Amino acid sequence: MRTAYTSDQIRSAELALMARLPEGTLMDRAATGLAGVCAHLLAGSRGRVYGSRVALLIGSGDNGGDALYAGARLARRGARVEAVLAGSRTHEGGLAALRKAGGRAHPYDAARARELLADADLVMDGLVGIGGSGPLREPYGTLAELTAEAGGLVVAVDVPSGVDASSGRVEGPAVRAHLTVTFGAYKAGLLVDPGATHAGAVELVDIGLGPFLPDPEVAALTADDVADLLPRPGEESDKYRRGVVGIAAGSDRYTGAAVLSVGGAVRAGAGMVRFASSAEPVRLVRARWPEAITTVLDPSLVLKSSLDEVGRVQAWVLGPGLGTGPEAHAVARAVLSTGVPVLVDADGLTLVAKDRTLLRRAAPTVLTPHAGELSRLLGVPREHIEAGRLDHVRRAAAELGATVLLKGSTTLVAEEHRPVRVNTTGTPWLATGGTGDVLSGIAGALLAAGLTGYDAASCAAYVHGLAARTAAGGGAVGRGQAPIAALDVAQALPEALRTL
Ligand SMILES: NC(=O)C1=CN([C@@H]2O[C@H](COP(=O)(O)OP(=O)(O)OC[C@H]3O[C@@H](n4cnc5c(N)ncnc54)[C@H](OP(=O)(O)O)[C@@H]3O)[C@@H](O)[C@H]2O)[C@@H](O)CC1
Ligand SMILES: [K+]
Repeated sequence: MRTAYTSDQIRSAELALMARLPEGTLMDRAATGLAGVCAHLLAGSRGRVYGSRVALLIGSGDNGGDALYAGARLARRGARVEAVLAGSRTHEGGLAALRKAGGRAHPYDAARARELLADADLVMDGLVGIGGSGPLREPYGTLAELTAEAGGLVVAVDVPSGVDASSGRVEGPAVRAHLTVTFGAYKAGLLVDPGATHAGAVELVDIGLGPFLPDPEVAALTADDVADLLPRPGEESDKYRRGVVGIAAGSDRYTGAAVLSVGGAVRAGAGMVRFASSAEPVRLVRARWPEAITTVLDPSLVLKSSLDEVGRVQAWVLGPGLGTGPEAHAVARAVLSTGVPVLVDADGLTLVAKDRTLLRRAAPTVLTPHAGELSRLLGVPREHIEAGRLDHVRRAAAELGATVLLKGSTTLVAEEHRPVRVNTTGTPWLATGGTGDVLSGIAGALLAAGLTGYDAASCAAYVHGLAARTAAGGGAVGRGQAPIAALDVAQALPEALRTL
């Protein structure tokens, strides 16, 4: 499990550790690690550190201090290091070290800074770290924007300046780094978008904080964690013990969502899928997934909240393509009044946004909105959700009394009193119609197998992202990967699951 923390959590751990060590030890550890990573990058891109050009962007705090000491180390190895001093003051020890090692420092000047950045093989962003708050003030904002024009690699020190270390919020100009070298522990804002995108790859330098860290604010499952959590059939298993998932999805108007959701459940290893809907989606699901047991719902029974005709299920998926009219509302009420876990997606979310009483239930509920759907659920503008995904997913879980999986470039799973789980798999190609329906089926199958809402949602997100990468092909988005369709993701599930 990769764990991540807020700035306050990191600060208190640092204080506890610092009290046991001679002054300057932690900064020395941080700067040594940072210089090592930068030297490695320069050796990779230029063949050697000697003679390379390094530009340092230096703010007034210890983040600038780290960059100055690291710059001094690179200067001692023959790099031409030049620092732009942008703060009202500068870390004295760091500046003296840089000068002593032969590096140079200049007060901020926009034209000169632009030239330095354009010429540098590597730019180190030491403007602000965990001490930053609010949008970057000038001249930091301009410098952050100039890094976009930098000719070489951009390395953020601890946190990309302009990214809120605790939440990943970005409220103005912010550095977009190729790599962030972070100290002691991951900051939550490095794993959550938009911060995660600005951070690029993240490399952790151990400075000995481990024993002093509290429970994390954010966590990311690794492949091993997911492999341990995923249900596997034993000798005794039969289809009922492996989990029967009911899927109430699709309508005569929207049929595809039903086929995709059932596909996700079948391929994710449900013991059995019971599909309940109107005639047309039932016909299509039967044609595509003969494994599913189907029921054409009798509207008069549904109105009485009866799903008896469907048979027993251990968990329900409600909503993809369901529609939002009175009949869909009756189906939602019937499903949500059962005593089993229910995953609510798509149209199901629109229905519960209009009628929150549907969520008053004792059994676990998992909601899987994207930012637009969460905006309707919370009555908060979508842009606010996008800018503060971590805060809003946490708030939704508390306010709605449910496990909430917020879809997006980094998918988050929140449940009250638990760290928010951030998903690390996926590919930008996943942003295509119908992939969410496949995810609902995967999560439903895992819920039916007995995983908690929190584990089912986070494992489903992981497996779904892995299958998408498998379907898109190896390599990076620009090279090696191809566009995918939602059904490809469902079809790639077995291959992805075999690797876990
Ligand atoms: N503690 C430790 O043990 C270790 C800490 N380490 C390192 O220290 C870093 C934290 O250092 P820190 O506390 O000095 O804060 P830091 O991030 O440099 O910036 C604070 C200053 O920035 C400014 N500022 C703030 N917001 C701003 C804005 N929006 N726009 C513009 N300016 C803004 C504000 O300055 P002012 O405006 O007052 O001039 C404020 O005083 C940490 O990230 C890690 O790199 C490592 O060495 C390992 C050991
Ligand atoms: K920084």
